[in-house]
Amino acid sequence: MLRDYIDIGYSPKGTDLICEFHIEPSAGVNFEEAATHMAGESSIDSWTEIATLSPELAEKLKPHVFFADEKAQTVRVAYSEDLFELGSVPQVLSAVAGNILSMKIVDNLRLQDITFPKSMLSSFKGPNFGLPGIRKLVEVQDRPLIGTIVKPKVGLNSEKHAEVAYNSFAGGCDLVKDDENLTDQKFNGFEKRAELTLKLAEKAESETGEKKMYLCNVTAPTCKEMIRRMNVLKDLGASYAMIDIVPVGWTAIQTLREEAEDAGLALHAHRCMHSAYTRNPRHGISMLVVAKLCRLVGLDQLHIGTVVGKMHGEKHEVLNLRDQCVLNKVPADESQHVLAQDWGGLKPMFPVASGGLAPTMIPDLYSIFGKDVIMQFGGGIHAHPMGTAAGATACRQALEASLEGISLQNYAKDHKELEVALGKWLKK
Ligand SMILES: O=C(O)[C@H](O)COP(=O)(O)O
Ligand SMILES: [Mg+2]
Repeated sequence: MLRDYIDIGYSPKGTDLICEFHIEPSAGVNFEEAATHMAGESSIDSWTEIATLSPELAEKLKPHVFFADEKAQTVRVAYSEDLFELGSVPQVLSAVAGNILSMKIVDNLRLQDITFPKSMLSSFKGPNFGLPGIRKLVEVQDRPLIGTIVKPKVGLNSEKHAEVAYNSFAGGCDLVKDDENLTDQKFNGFEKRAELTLKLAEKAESETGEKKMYLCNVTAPTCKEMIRRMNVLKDLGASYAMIDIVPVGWTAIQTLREEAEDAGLALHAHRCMHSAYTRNPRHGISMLVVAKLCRLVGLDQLHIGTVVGKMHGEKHEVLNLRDQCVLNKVPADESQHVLAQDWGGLKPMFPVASGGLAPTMIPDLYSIFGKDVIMQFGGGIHAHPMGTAAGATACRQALEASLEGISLQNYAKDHKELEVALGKWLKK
């Protein structure tokens, strides 16, 4: 039998890393046994008594299952910080979200949240720009930012891509990003797209008097190539790079965080593929953990869901993610499986709401998120009956109305683009 890691009532040290798990033992396995195996396998032990684990070593490094609620199928484990390599997300995940997710002894196991101790927090840089730095970059302090995604997702050549971006900027978008699956395809190569689009972003800036940011996707087969692409952006005078964080992986993200600082680029994190492990509420890793790791490593803005759009994500879940992005001290919330986290001054990330949004949803988005959110509209801009620029203008008009507390219907009376958007998207 494994050593006994059940240690109810242990009060975690300030230097412990704490995890909360949802755990469902498989048939015939009792709750404490499953918790013990999970705690052992995520730290120092194996499936059976190992002679090479001395009592002294076990005493020094053993995990403590200090909370176990069988009815709630919830356990909390405190791990000595000595079990972890400082500054390494891959190593933390290999420990507390590695083998244990595959063990037969559980039917389901989900890493709900991690609280990082100050000593580990300080081994990560956190966001370089963060929410305040992005606001300074875009020179917008008092409202949500409006962004779009060039559509169709892929297929346009670089000239057409740049033209759609220009029309989005000219119509009122602050940010224009590539779609997650646009990288360096034959029909729209990375270099040419970046060069043409950044040139037209500059043109839109001079015409509108507003800062216009192009978020070019640097996702690539190797870190070396992603770094090269970031340096291409830097040389072209870009302010941002976009990364598909789940497909590229945590080592790549940590590498790019280093490079981005040298290149002076803000990092936009697209979370496509996260649902492969976050969507099942009974198994995998929560999006809360993913968001915390993104802030720890230092991405500047992160997609967190919309509540009202096409992607799944209940309001309380999305707001928990928002809090994790922006608060310095996150309070514990047992009912939501949220552990307390003091971020120790690590800069906040800019939350991004994107996916299935139309201009008509802006009043709801504003009431849900307030001003500290980037609202992104793909189809909601490029499907506007009067065209892309009008779609972007309709979004700015809907935002102006929301900020002034005027109904969209009233504001539309003397704002044509919004009036047409209401005709197309307001639920009858
Ligand atoms: O990358 C994204 O955020 C989505 O592609 C948004 O596109 P949509 O607004 O058309 O859903
Ligand atoms: Mg997309």
